[in-house]
Amino acid sequence: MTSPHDLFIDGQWRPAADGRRFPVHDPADGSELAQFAAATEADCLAAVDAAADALAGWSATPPRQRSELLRATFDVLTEEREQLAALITAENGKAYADAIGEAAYATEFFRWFAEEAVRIGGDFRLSPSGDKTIVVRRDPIGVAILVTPWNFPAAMATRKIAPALAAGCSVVLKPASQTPLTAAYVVDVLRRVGVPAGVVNLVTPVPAGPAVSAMLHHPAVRKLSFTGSTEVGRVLLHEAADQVVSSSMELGGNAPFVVLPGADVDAAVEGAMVAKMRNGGSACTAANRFYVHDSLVEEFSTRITAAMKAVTMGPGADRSNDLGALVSPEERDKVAGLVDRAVAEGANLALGGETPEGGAFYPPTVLTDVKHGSEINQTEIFGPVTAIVGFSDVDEAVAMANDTIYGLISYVYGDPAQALAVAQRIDSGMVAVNRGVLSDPAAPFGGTKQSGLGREGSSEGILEFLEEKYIGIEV
Ligand SMILES: O=CCCC(=O)O
Repeated sequence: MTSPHDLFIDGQWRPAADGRRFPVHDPADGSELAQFAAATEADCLAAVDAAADALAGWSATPPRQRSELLRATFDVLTEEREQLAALITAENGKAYADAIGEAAYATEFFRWFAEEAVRIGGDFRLSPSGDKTIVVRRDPIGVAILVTPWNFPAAMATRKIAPALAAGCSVVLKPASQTPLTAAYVVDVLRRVGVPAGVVNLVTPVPAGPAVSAMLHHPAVRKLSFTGSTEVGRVLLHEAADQVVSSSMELGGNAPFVVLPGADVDAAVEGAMVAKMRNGGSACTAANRFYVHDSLVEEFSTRITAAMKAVTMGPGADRSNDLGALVSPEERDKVAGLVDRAVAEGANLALGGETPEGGAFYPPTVLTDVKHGSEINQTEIFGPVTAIVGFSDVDEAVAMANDTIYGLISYVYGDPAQALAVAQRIDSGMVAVNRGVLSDPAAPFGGTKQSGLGREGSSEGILEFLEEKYIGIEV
């Protein structure tokens, strides 16, 4: 389980210009895993310069060759998935089962986009007046800044790097400061398979804000792809506006999980456990608000409480644990504060709710009789907390599901025809019908409203890194 602890600029691992470093911790016990290079603003701008210098060569590299490098990355990461998973667990704290799942998910983006790299289309048509031939090419948009979060430190990086490289863009990756080791591992695999110097660069500025702003004001930068909170996304959109940098934003969620009258409660609880507990609840896709029809709410609450009670919590590296630590004591305290205030407002604590000693752990927790519109109902929890609200009619459930600034993902359980009808009325970029998980490199991931702009994965994902060029030819 090794990974570089330095910046990667122009094909070289190197320390920060001023030699500064910052600690990376294991959230399970607070021990220090590494001292990682803290990039200066000058390092970040040097990384953009390197990406700008590499752009022409990479964009002119035949798509088949780009594709083969992505495929080689897929092969190496598949071979080394256990090492990658161990690193994810060590610095993020998640359970090993979640980490190995993430390693497979992350790796798959390289295979998917290796296949897309050789399918970049365009258009060729006669103008309606017949005066010219319209040719539409799709060219790489240019240098891309990729800013990724700590909750899926491998998958959120590969979901951006793979389409960018497939499109012919060069990139500067800025991973979260809590989880740089996983990102460095992935970047080193790209180096090992032979991706040319300067095409992929990695910087870890601390604090990040001023350096990311400086990169977004570099004239060579044409693309920003960000995954993280809506709050930070909004700031980055303002920064990107100065140079009119194209921006893809995968932001926060507040996913409703609707259980319709007549739903199969066993299936709903099984799906709810996946939708809630995948990644220990630290996912933008995590079910956040459970709206359960009054006729089923008691049975659903009893069964999900039993299922949550059976979850074993402990260090993620111990493979017998289902639930690992949250990424930091600060994140744990945020979750605990939401639960404490919900209880103070009158929600019933059916399970959990007590912060254990030692490590950034928070136990599986169930709240019933939660009020729609309360703080916990309108905030992305990002932890293992199930907050249940009853409803009496389907129109009310749809209205409550839509009553949020977010629109990333929703879950609906019920008779398939009724569930599909409800899915069509919910305003979110993704809706899972009688399923607890949707994420798939082959499907378009993204949200409506303040959950984001653009789509990742699928054939749509590469379009975020391509720009159309119209060439008109005299007939
Ligand atoms: O947390 C955000 C991403 C989750 C996923 O890709 O499934």
